[in-house]
Amino acid sequence: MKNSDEKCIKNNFKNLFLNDIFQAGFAMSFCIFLTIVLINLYESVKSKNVFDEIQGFTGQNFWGKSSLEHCDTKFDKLFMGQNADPKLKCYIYQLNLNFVKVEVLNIDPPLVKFPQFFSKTLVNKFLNETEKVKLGELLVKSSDGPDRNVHQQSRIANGTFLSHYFSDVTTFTFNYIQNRINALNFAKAEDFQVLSYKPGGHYAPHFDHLVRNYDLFSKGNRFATFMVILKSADIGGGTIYPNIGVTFQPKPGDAVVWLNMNTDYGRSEGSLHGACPVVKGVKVGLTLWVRSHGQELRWNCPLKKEDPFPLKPLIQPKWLKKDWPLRYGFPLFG
Ligand SMILES: O=C(O)CCC(=O)C(=O)O
Ligand SMILES: [Fe+2]
Repeated sequence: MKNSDEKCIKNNFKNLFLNDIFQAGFAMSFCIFLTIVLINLYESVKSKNVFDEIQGFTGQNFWGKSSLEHCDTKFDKLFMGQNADPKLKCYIYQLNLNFVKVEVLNIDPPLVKFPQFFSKTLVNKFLNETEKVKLGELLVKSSDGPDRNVHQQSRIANGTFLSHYFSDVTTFTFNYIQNRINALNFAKAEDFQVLSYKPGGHYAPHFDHLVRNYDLFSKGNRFATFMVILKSADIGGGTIYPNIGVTFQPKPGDAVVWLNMNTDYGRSEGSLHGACPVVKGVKVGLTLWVRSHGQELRWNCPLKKEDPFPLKPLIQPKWLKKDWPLRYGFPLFG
């Protein structure tokens, strides 16, 4: 081989080698670039609040941005109120031969969840009942002028009121509730309110405690609210309590009870709550607003004026004995 040929082969080889390195480097940079793009895309989708998708729902301006963020539970951002005694988190009490599951969500004001409070059969029975009645647009109390109910974009929901003894099903349901929660005298509650929220339906944060009403003097204010969920939305539709940092993201049959009053019978700031917008599916709930007159015998006055209403009557204090819960032999539920 000639000297020049040898040189040529060497050069070619060098070129080929350099080419390979260049190509490999390019391919690697491209892979790294692609990975970075994909990671960023994933992160942006992951952190996207589902409520961004329905931005612009009617009445959104009644919501603070931070409250709305708490509505997004897609990534399990459920947040809890004051740290209750862990023993109070999940347990079962027995009342009138009924077993009731309890989960304390907040202490002051008392806010208690009753998981699977209605059986599936009762949920379906009541849903059938609601199909027989017409659900109209639900109104809210006007904030000024005479005492009247008006349309407001702060609440987009349909519903109706049914008296406790409207039918066999409502009568059964009323007794079912009273037989399981004896801290409240439900006979002093307003009629059942059926609530239905379609996509875009919501009820911006508000207090149930009334500013004025024709019957405040005779019946007292809304001492407590009971709500049971008959149908839960596919996305959205939780209930948030912005001032105490609690989100109630229900499954059908779950119930919740909270107090709207302080011991001076003024409104409890912690009771502020709102029904998050429904993004997908339909949410149906049933509420009872329990008035304060007639609750006195079940809620002894606190010894000190500044003490809050105690949680105990709602959660069956006899279960909180020293050797609870083994003594009663009932397991915690998960
Ligand atoms: O639907 C909800 O989650 C809350 C309903 C409510 O606040 C009410 O009816 O007063
Ligand atoms: Fe409310």
